[in-house]
Amino acid sequence: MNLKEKIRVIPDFPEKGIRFKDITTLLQDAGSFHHAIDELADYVRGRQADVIVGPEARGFVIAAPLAYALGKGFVPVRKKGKLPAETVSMGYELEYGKDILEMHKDAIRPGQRVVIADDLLATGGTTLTAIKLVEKLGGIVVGVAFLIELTYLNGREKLSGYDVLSLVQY
Ligand SMILES: O=P(O)(O)OC[C@H]1O[C@H](OP(=O)(O)OP(=O)(O)O)[C@H](O)[C@@H]1O
Ligand SMILES: Nc1ncnc2[nH]cnc12
Repeated sequence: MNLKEKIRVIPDFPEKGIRFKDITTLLQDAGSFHHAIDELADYVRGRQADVIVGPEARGFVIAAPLAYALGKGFVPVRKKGKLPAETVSMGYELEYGKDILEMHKDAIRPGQRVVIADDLLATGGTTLTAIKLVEKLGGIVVGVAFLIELTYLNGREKLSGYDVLSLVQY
């Protein structure tokens, strides 16, 4: 199945010069969505993860069904001010703009094996921040899984030392 042909590329969104990879066209196609989650699930099984962590918002669309398919728990990473209980937080930069990410302090138990899943790897800023938050809580990041990787932004270099999988590359 060709997942790439289901992803729509929108030029100059959200700002000039960015070629935005729109996954809504893939998600609305039941077979492609199912196939993508199944492929990612095969990878995560091999990493023997206890829990799947996903960053807001598009990461939820990948990480939550992945966790469900594997019978594992799902833990959200959210932008500042959205999580109600006590959090750990960290600032980061991405392809366009910057923000602060947070996780609940009690979301990960020390020693738990964690896979971080997201729709897209660009600069790697989001994922590296999520990794640092998980590690702050004592989790062990055993893998990171993406639907899409923008290889021209070298995010994989930022994640050196971690096991990285992507299903579609640009
Ligand atoms: O590798 P990076 O340079 O960090 O970029 C990748 C991140 O950017 C996008 O999320 P975004 O922050 O745009 O938020 P959204 O999912 O809420 O649209 C995407 O879903 C990744 O999480
Ligand atoms: N080019 C891009 N397309 C879609 N999501 C992104 N997040 C960061 N860069 C992106």
